[in-house]
Order: sequence, then structure tokens, then C-alpha cells
Amino acid sequence: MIETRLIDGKAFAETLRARIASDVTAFHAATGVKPGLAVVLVGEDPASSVYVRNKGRQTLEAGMASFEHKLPAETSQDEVLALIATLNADSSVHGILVQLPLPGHIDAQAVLATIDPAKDVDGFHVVNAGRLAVGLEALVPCTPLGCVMLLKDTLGSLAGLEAVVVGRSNIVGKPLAQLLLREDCTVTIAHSRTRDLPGVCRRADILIGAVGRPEMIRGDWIKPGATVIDVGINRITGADGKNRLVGDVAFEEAQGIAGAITPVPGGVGPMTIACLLANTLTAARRLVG
Ligand SMILES: Nc1nc2c(c(=O)[nH]1)N[C@@H](CN(C=O)c1ccc(C(=O)N[C@@H](CCC(=O)O)C(=O)O)cc1)CN2
Repeated sequence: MIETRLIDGKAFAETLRARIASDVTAFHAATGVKPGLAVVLVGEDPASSVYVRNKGRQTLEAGMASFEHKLPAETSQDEVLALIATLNADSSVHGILVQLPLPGHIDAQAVLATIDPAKDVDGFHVVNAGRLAVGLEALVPCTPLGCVMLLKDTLGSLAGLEAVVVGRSNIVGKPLAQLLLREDCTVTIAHSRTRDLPGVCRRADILIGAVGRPEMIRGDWIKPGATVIDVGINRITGADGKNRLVGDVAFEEAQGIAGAITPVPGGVGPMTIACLLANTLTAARRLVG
């Protein structure tokens, strides 16, 4: 029986944030500029409010300037676009992030397209998506970037490994596939319409769950010894009536089969904000020259 190693994203993210904080100090000393991150939240979605609060706190802890813009749910799309135009023109702002999901009356693509690609620290603008796809320097989406950091820390070189990404979202699945390709993996993007999904998953040396369905990936879908990265954060009500977080992978079933796995919580999630800080520093360096 394989002993499954736990990939501790929380600890990795803490170390990364400490390194970013010391890089921010050096950058400030050299240029007199403090990297600034503006976060826009529209509405009061409880999970989004927590994430935005954590982003603000961790931005300040890293020695950066934090600008929070909390707008009521009924804010019009034009008002959001006008705020982004102001942030684009503000030289104290090096990174702009609009928290997703947005209320239904706002077109997320129109909002993301308005962000200056040089300040697009989420990496969701089509210019950054396109630059990533053709192998140019880009701002890269935070969650996929965090996944690849954890994978390289666990496995070293990823070259030649078979990677299966279950999920094809613009935020995680597609950019993660691009990043794994950049690491010389052989990449398959699987999804709900994939034929024989369990069989496709069983080919994977690296298996990524990024589909947003609680515990959909079962233990017997995992190749023995594979490294499993679980991007899913699903809130479910257990048999005891209590709410808890689970990933897209049946974590208990993976024990003794996977070589290594990220837990939920404490795996990929904390890497998202750490990589956001890394991207903000990167954007500030490029903007300040
Ligand atoms: N503009 C963006 N919107 C959203 C993104 C994003 O990257 N950019 N990602 C998610 C939410 N998110 C950050 O915004 C995020 C999700 C989860 C975590 C995290 O640390 N999760 C913890 C569990 C926290 C909990 O109890 O809920 C963990 O997994 O350990 C951080 C950030 C959607 N929107």
C-alpha cells in the first residue's frame, strides 16, 4: 500500500508570502515605490467578502498598499467600468482585481476587458490569456500558478509527465493546461462530456480536479502513485447536518492510492492569494521599469 503524502499549501503559501514581503521591502528601498493592489467587490456574497477581506489583510502584511472598493449589488455595469478606468489611470495602483462572481446584470467579460492588461494581476484579460498561450511573458492566473508551484515543489521537473486537468474554465482549467504544457507535460483537458472520464484520469501522473463538483473524482480513478491537485472548494452539508468544505476529489478514497494530494481546505486555496501578491509585485516591477 502506498503512503500518500499531504501537500501542505498553507505552509508553502506562508513561506512564499514571507519571501514576497522581503522582496517588496527591497523594491521599495530601490525605487521609493510601494506596490499597490486595488480589489473591487460588487455585492455581498459571503464567501467573496471573506476572500476580499483576506486579500486586503495579506496585501498589507506583505508591505503593499491595499485599496478596497466595495460597491452595492445594484451598482450598474457603467459605474464598475468607470471605476476601473480611474484605477487604470492611478499610478499608485499596480494591480487591479475584480472579485468573481459578479452579480448577474454585469457582463464579467466586459469588465475584465476594461482592466489595463499591465495591471491585470488575475491574468484573466484576453491579452494575458493570449500571451500565455503563445509562450510570451504574461500575468498568469493565480490559482493555476499556485498549482504548478506545488507540483514542482513535490515532483521537481514535470517534463514528460502525463497530466490530466478535469475542468475547462477560463480561470483554472485552460490556463493550468497551458502552464503544464510550458513545463513539458503531456496534457489532456477533460470535462463533463469526456468519454470514459475515469479511464482518462487513470492515465494521469498528475491529476487535477478543477470541475467544481464535490468529490466527483473517486479513488479508483487515480493511478497508483499519482500526484493529485484538488482545486475544488465545495461547501456541503454532512450527514451530521454540519457544513464543511470538500474538494472535487474523494480525499479519503485517495489515501493509499495517490502518491501525494492537496487537502481541502489548506491545499491550493491559500496559494491563490499568495500568487496574487506575487503577481502584484511583478506588475509593479514591470510598470516602474
Ligand atoms: N477575481 C477572482 N475571483 C475569484 C478567484 C480569483 O482568483 N480571482 N478565485 C476564487 C476565490 N478566491 C480568491 O478570490 C479564493 C478561494 C479560496 C481561497 C482559500 O484560501 N480557501 C481556503 C478555504 C477558505 C474557506 O474556508 O472558504 C482553503 O482552500 O484552504 C482563497 C481565495 C473565486 N473568485
